[in-house]
Amino acid sequence: MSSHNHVVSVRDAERHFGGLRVFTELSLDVAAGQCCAIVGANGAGKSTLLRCVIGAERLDHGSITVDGDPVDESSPGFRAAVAAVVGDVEVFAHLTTHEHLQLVATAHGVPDPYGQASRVLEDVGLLDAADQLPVTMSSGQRRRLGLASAFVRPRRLLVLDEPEQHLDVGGRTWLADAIRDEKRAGTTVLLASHDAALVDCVADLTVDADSWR
Ligand SMILES: Nc1ncnc2c1ncn2[C@@H]1O[C@H](COP(=O)(O)OP(=O)(O)OP(=O)(O)O)[C@@H](O)[C@H]1O
Repeated sequence: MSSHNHVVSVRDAERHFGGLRVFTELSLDVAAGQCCAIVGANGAGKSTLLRCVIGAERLDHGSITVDGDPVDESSPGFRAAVAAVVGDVEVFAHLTTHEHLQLVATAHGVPDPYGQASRVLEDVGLLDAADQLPVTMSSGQRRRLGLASAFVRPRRLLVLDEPEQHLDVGGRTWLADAIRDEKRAGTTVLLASHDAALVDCVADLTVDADSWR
């Protein structure tokens, strides 16, 4: 099938580090509004694949397209389409939570950055931390801020690497609801996770990274 019908298409992908072949001959398609979950043991290669999808790493062989175009993290169209929470969110030390989100919203041309930042802070349960600086936040709050940074901006594809990390029980329930809302809005979600309950709740397609080697 043509990669055109899919938001994400991975074709015959290979990535290796020296003699370590993380994956080879890997192909994968995810349609609009669908969630693909990558599961598997520590070191299986989940993050490596996600980093290749967002353009933070290059494949050694094969191709990845987003909306039919090759991954190019410096292209304005690609950056507008792809929101990622991979690793810790990078923030300015001197900006509050609310200011950080306003900055991201402004950079992505959101019409009412102040209002949008407030709405998303409420959605992710961070209103109480709106005026805090990053250094004063807990690890779970930082995780929520990372997710908020993706939710505050437009997106066609949401890439989440172990988004459940550091979240409390309420946070995990919220996360599952948020991913379901994303799908309903037509956003494609690519998720790496160790949380089987989350994957069960949200995934239309599950890929087992343990089978890559
Ligand atoms: N830059 C690198 N140089 C060398 N080896 C690397 C590099 N990045 C990743 N690896 C190796 O590639 C393999 C896959 O790592 P990756 O981080 O993708 O796994 P993962 O499935 O995301 O694991 P986890 O569940 O622990 O997050 C691991 O064996 C890792 O050590």
